[in-house]
Amino acid sequence: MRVLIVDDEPGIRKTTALAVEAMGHEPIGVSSGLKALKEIETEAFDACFLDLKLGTENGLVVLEKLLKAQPSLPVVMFTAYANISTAVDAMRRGATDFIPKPFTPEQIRQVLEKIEKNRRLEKRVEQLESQITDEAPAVDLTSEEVTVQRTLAIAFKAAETSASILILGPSGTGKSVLAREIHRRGAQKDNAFVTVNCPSLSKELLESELFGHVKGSFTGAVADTIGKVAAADGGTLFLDEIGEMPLEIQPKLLRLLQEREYERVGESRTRRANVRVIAATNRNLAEEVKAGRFREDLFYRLNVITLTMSGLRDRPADFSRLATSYLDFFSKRIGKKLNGFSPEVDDAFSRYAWPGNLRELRNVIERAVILANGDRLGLEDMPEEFATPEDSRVTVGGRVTLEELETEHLRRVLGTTKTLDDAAKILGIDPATLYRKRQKLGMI
Ligand SMILES: Nc1ncnc2c1ncn2[C@@H]1O[C@H](COP(=O)(O)OP(=O)(O)OP(=O)(O)O)[C@@H](O)[C@H]1O
Repeated sequence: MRVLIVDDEPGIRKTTALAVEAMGHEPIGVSSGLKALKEIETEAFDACFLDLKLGTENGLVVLEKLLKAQPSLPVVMFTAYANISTAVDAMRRGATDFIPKPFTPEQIRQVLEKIEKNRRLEKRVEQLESQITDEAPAVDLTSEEVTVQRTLAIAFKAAETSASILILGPSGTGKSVLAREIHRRGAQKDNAFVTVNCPSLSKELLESELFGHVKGSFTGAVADTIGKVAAADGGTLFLDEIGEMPLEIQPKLLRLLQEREYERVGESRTRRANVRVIAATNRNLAEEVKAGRFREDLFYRLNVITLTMSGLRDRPADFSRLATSYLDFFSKRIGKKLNGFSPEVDDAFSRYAWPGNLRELRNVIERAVILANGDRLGLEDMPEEFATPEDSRVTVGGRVTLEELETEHLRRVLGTTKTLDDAAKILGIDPATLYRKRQKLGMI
């Protein structure tokens, strides 16, 4: 690591440089803030030791300038004992650590080791993140559908605030994807995004997963844990499937939202955390409230901004773009040259209900790309539910009821039009009638 040492006392520069060198790093010592800035402008450093009092210069001002030049630079402040409160102030302004003077080479070694360890972890996270982006299709947060456009616009606007957000919608419609994007666009984006999957744990374990516990508070609690609320402090806590959160835990979550306070399981000390909460569910929460399974006060607290994700069938105008983008992604990853879908697949896709929404579309296409032998995806590459035998198809003049015929016609028209308005025009009815028909025929 290249380590910058900024101190006006030659003795301190020398001892620090020796300790840095002994660890196999490269020290560069300078006596003033101005010289430090010159150095950093020419080449980046991996760590910096900076004296809080540099002759007439104020170390805090130098700190600010150094961090402006290289925001990721870990800066350790040297400080006299009497100046500890200023050192704390320095940490608030972005310093990584401080060492009180006089110090030993061992202290320099420990602090550098910590910085090195962090660097390794950051690199690893970067590496994993780039692997994840390589392995998942690109997230597409655009839409040709007015309803979806409206939802996304509200989501992006709300992202800039710290308001709680509730995301509703059927499974696989992209609620978690949207929650992550809201975090990414918010002021807390540099802090953690922490997911808690409410139904995956028992009541006791969920409480400890959220708020942490102290050793011995229940069987199996072998060590203290801080909990996900603390892990998300300053960032976003994403509560997936909140509709399944046990009633007993709900008041504790409400208190966290209202007072920002909570206690670890088995401890009476009150702790504070500042988290932005995004919750998602595929249940009808208002119904859950009516049924007494969800607290009304918590519902209203979470319900400040509600976003409803549309099912894939309600996004006919986006279907082809999404399908093609999945096809491109998986054919590249699997290494096959495939161009498009056969007309039979287009037809089967437009008739299918897609209960698993975007997740199902993605999985169906991934599987088909793996199985494909030809130069495009055919019905033979699709799961059974897409292979409708010829004679059971709903065709004009076939042995089908008027209702079946009407449903089929609506499906096909919706599958080939960009918006519901376009579909209504072709069908010769107004959009409200189209909506009611779809509802009556169980299409939404
Ligand atoms: N905007 C998008 N662009 C591309 N793919 C998407 C998008 N949204 C969702 N997907 C795909 O759908 C999958 C499911 O999304 P996600 O997990 O966010 O859905 P969900 O609504 O949270 O589901 P569940 O209710 O089952 O938890 C994702 O892994 C991704 O492959």
